[in-house]
Amino acid sequence: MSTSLPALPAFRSRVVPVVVLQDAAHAVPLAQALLAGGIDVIEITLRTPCALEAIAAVAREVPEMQVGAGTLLSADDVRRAQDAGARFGLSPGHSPALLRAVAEAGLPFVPGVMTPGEVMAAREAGYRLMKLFPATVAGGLDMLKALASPFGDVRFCPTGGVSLDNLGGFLKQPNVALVGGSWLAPAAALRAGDWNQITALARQATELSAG
Ligand SMILES: O=C(O)C(=O)C[C@H](O)[C@H](O)COP(=O)(O)O
Repeated sequence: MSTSLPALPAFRSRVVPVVVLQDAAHAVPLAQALLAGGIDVIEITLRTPCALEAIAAVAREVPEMQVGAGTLLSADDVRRAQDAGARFGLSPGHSPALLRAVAEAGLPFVPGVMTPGEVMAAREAGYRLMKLFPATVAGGLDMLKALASPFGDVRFCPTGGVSLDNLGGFLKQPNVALVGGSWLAPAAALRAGDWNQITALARQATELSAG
């Protein structure tokens, strides 16, 4: 198992909104608001009871949005996310059981890492794109630069502590493919149904990542 893992779906955005939804009815307007701001990928975390329903709604009703399931912690999570229609999965970490489940499911996947040993284990399983989590706690840009030397063929999606203030620096780092963050879908905006605010945040991130 090395380069035969299924590829992530194609998307344009280099910024992946990490969202925690309390109401499945928010999923479709949120996905549309992000798309209107130029973001065509979303990570819906399996941290709330409505997450699977939310993933299914986006997969069904907003096909141009590449919907991923986040916070996959167990084999069961992998199966349920895939059944709901997730096109890929992400996790804050990885374990042998999780990697086995993902391989069996044939689900494109981004494992989480925080140490060189974890990078090596994910690399041995064939992965070349990994979520660095929690990115700023792990050392941020300094950690990414340090990891670049021994792991020249690995690209990262730093997540955890990424914001508009440090986004540009992360995206300029050569071994950073994508960044993830929750700032694009604030809980208060979701509660209030303020989709315009979410489009504005998405547009701001899209512009920053282009420049
Ligand atoms: O749940 C997961 O799968 C995770 O990897 C954790 C999230 O990505 C971070 O909690 C987002 O961090 P902030 O952008 O700093 O809020």
